[in-house]
Amino acid sequence: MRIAAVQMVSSTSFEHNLQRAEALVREAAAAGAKLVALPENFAFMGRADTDKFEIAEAPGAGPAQRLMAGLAAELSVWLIAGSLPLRTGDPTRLTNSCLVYGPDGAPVARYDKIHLFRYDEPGEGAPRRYDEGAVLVAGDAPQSFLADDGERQWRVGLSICYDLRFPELYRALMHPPCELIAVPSAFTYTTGRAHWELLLRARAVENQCYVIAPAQGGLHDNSRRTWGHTMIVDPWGEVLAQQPEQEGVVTAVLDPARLDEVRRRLPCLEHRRLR
Ligand SMILES: NC(=O)CCC(=O)C(=O)O
Repeated sequence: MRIAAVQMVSSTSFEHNLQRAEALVREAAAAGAKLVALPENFAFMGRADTDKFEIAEAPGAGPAQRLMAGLAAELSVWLIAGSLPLRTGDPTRLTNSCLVYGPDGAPVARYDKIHLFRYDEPGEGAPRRYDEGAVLVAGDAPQSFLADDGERQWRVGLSICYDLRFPELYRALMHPPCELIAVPSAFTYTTGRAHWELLLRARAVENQCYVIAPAQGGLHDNSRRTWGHTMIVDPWGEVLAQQPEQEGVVTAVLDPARLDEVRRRLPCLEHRRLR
């Protein structure tokens, strides 16, 4: 199955971001992808965390969710809609949610980001604080779904950005083992430069699975800079495709023989002693 990871430089304009997401998903499908993944916060990168309330949608309703469901159905793709802020029962709290649509446009999975990012970014003057916990409520359950490519099913595990730093989440996604892990992201420039590729390849190697990591990458109109380097990694830790900066689509093919070979030759998932 060909898969595609979309890189964006989302802005403070919700409408513009939806237009760009649509164009890039269409480009991915035209390149033959049967599974397409968008980055974290694809629909909006605000100036402050509280800006997310302006565009947050109720679960199952709203223009971003309608667009995603419609595109999945029209293009007949599995669509991992990076992440969107969703409303909760508490008007002061949102979730950062990854929604997945099947090729018929039906919703097939929802994952709420479990680990909420907090970071004091160094720079000139006072550190710039990222603090998702100020407006978000954390999810508490790992989620996966089965994507059928017509020949076989792929179990796809979901995670979002900062989750990448918590290997126990990915271990939880190995019961039963996922074959592909999605990490829609918006890593900061400074943390991404230091850790992004290292962490993605480590998660691929330790779990012997493909990793698809669509990212935000560039200078945003909120003056933040993200690292980008959208990547697809294979179960041996090899980088199959990457987009360093700016918008774009990268693709790679999931090869069942490659996955089976890596797991058969070095059966370390079966050698786990601590569960
Ligand atoms: N949006 C995020 O979760 C950012 C995570 C990040 O940059 C990191 O270094 O971790």
